[in-house]
Amino acid sequence: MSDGFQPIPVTTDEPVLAAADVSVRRGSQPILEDLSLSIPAGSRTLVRGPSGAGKSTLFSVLGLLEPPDSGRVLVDGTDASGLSERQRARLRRDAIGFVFQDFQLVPDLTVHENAVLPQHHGGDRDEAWVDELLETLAVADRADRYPATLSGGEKQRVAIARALANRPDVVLADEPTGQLDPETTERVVGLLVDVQESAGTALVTISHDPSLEGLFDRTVTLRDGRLLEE
Ligand SMILES: Nc1ncnc2c1ncn2[C@@H]1O[C@H](COP(=O)(O)OP(=O)(O)OP(=O)(O)O)[C@@H](O)[C@H]1O
Repeated sequence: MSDGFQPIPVTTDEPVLAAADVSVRRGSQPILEDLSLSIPAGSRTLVRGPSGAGKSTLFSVLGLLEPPDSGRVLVDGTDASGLSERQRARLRRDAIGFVFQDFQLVPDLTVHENAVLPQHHGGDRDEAWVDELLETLAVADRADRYPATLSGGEKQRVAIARALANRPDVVLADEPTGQLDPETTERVVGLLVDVQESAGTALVTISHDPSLEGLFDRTVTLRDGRLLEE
């Protein structure tokens, strides 16, 4: 393979999340082609790629938000393609945390109410864990405020707390710093990595931002529908 890229080797580790020969088309256009990826427990993976490469599509497929046209997505060894919509939603809720570029906080809930939301949807109640997350992410003093009164960096830190509220096996973050300035980006990603490490969860982050690379165990690039390891 040219330009320093190598195909990603198949790993024998127990992955918390795996895509096996996944393909997605939009009309006649192939977006992901026989893509395979294995996310070991507790690991940190950065996914890069040019605009339109299919990064958000990959995020949806890995997060069980959208089924692939072919291939399999396995979460904790469970093949999601064999599940009903309800079972898939439960697996998603229990095993995966999401962080979005636009935060997606609920405007009429407070910071604390937003952060505990995944636990209200059937997860185990553990308010002390949520309080600890808000503390670590330095937004505990904002607990009773509403999202509209927070800065972008604060909103994203609340969204990170929410993503970890159910102690998921893996957190998926799609351009989590896309709306933040460089200084805030550094702080937010530093804290994201801190809580990811202390929770022992795996982290998959999709980002254009080259400044993040040093914080990840590996960087993979989406190109021509396939992932290549740098
Ligand atoms: N619902 C859709 N219908 C048709 N085409 C789509 C749809 N969603 C995405 N696409 C196309 O699929 C391709 C991949 O889109 P995707 O959003 O996954 O890329 P991306 O790498 O996340 O891009 P960016 O970095 O610009 O956000 C693009 O060519 C896009 O136009």
